[in-house]
Amino acid sequence: MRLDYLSIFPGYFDVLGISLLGKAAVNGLVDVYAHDLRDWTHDRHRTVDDTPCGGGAGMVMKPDPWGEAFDEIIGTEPDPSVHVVFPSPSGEPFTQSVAHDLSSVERIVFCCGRYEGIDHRVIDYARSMWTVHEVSLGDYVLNGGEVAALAITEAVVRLVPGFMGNPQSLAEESFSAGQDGLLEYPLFTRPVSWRGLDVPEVLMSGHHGRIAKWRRDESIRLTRERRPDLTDSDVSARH
Ligand SMILES: Nc1cc(-c2ccc3ccn(Cc4ccccn4)c3c2)[nH]n1
Repeated sequence: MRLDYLSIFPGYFDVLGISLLGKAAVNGLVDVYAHDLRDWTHDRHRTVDDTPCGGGAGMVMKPDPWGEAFDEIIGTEPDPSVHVVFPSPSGEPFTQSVAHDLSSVERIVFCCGRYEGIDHRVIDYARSMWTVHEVSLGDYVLNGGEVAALAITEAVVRLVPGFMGNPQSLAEESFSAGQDGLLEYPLFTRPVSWRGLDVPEVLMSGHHGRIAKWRRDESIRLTRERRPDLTDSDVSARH
């Protein structure tokens, strides 16, 4: 998997050389390339923004540098196998399902906007050439797309076959298909007693059936308490 990042702050992506992602890069599972959008400007101030047409606060990213960067980094021929991700507060929700879909593609290009956003024609052009995902991480506003791109990267790469040492752990976590859309149950490890707080006895019983029931009940309880949006009537009935 090749990952490209287009940003006026390419240094954000230096962290991708650390930890598991670093190992994945070393063993050739992922190839990471960060690019400075200003390398595709031609004025002495390396300008990437301008005032919004129609007025309004803030600045908008000019389309020209993006188009020239696309030509050099991706190419000038349409190729639906290339997935271009635009993090955006007005994007579709980024979910585990989207992460799963992206984990099997060969190439992802992250376009990290700043200011108030990117000239919309850049997204329209990208849609005419490649497979585009305009995605939001959640209902809050960041200062740019870089942090979102890092989060999306981690969610996607950890699902790439061969990346995680223990793929079974993927199957058991929140939002994975096996969890029926429920939140993960509380986790405990040794010591059994810590600062007057004990591990639930059932988890030390060795009774796998009771443990499985306790975990399911906890997942249902937590999901109902914290994420009623995840518990549709069918799920509630089933649980
Ligand atoms: N889930 C998300 C995604 C973002 C995001 C992604 C890309 C950009 C490019 C610029 N900004 C700042 C900005 C501020 C005000 C209105 C619009 N955008 C971004 C924010 N925030 N929250």
